[in-house]
Amino acid sequence: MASSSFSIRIPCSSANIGPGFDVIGLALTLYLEVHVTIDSSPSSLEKKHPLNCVITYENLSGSKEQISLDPEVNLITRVALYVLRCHDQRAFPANTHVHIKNPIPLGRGLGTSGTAVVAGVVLGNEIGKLGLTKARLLDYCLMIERHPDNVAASLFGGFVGTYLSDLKPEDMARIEIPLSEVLPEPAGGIDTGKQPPNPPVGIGHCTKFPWAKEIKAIAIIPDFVVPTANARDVLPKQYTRADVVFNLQRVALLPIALGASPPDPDMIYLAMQDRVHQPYRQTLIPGLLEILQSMTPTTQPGLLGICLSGAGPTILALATENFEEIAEKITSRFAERGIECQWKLLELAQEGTIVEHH
Ligand SMILES: Nc1ncnc2c1ncn2[C@@H]1O[C@H](COP(=O)(O)OP(=O)(O)OP(=O)(O)O)[C@@H](O)[C@H]1O
Ligand SMILES: N[C@@H](CCO)C(=O)O
Repeated sequence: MASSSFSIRIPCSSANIGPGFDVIGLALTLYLEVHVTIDSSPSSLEKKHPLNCVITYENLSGSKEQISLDPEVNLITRVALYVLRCHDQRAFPANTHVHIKNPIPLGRGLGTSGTAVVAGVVLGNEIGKLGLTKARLLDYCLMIERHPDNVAASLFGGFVGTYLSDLKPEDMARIEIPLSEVLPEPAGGIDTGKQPPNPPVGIGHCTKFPWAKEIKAIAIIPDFVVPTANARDVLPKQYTRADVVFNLQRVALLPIALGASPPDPDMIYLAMQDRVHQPYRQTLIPGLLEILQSMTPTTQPGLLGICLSGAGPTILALATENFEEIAEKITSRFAERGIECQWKLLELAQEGTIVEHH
């Protein structure tokens, strides 16, 4: 066989949806694509890179951020190598070409790191012919991105609720090892031949909720990056009982509210309120709370609810109509603060990650 090729398509995600911090995720119809070619014809067998891999990148996101094309640094290929090395495979097959097409703006709260982690785990599974189940792929993803809401939505698709298992102490120790040991950086640099730690089985789980067909998602994407790590650093370590109960009351309503057809705007608006992460993240996102409070289903027909998407700065408005009007009102609030935005009308991506062999 001279060459083989396959592609992986991964939907982006919006995590939290108000009160569901680190729990709820939505897969949305904007897709990272990874096209892989392995050319094993004799003429192309000379080694070009110690890891046998060349990366090319098409930035289709409308924003300027770039990713590393070095397979020892790029998140997708580092993750794939982690999975391969857990299975005694040290490099990619000779002449592997990974072409990444990315229309999702990086670091904006649309789960790009989650899509890259899922892409890497699935890439490792395909290249190594490992035959891992989706549940096992999730374990590998969770060794790298420790909050399950983005990766589970991107892997399984749909509107999901996720949780981490209450693991035995020895398994907790295995998932709490520093990320640098799971993903040595650079990936090839400290290849001592040592086996990286395998994930415990069943670290995390995901359940799909029904989704009312009328509901669409408007993503208003400001032109600045909020790295997720920074947005997690501003959160408190402890919460008052009142704030925890406030979120529990709303998160219990959220799956029912977003699954009921026709949707009840007042119930959805209430079910999307949060006191656990949004109030603290306004220090990173100018005007966040004012924007979130700037419209309700009563003042804006068609609106169902509004929240920060993931760790931000993207705002997610769920709506049934008047999409452009809603997007423009939110965009103009950011414009008053000198911040430009692009916006996209997206739908729920029911199917998760798909692999196609050519
Ligand atoms: N396609 C990709 N290939 C390689 N690396 C990527 C890719 N997509 C994202 N990354 C890495 O992930 C980083 C962004 O991750 P971060 O968690 O900060 O934001 P996000 O995932 O877009 O937002 P959120 O987690 O709030 O939804 C990028 O800066 C880049 O390092
Ligand atoms: N639940 C995570 C999602 C990050 O996309 C957070 O809000 O930090």
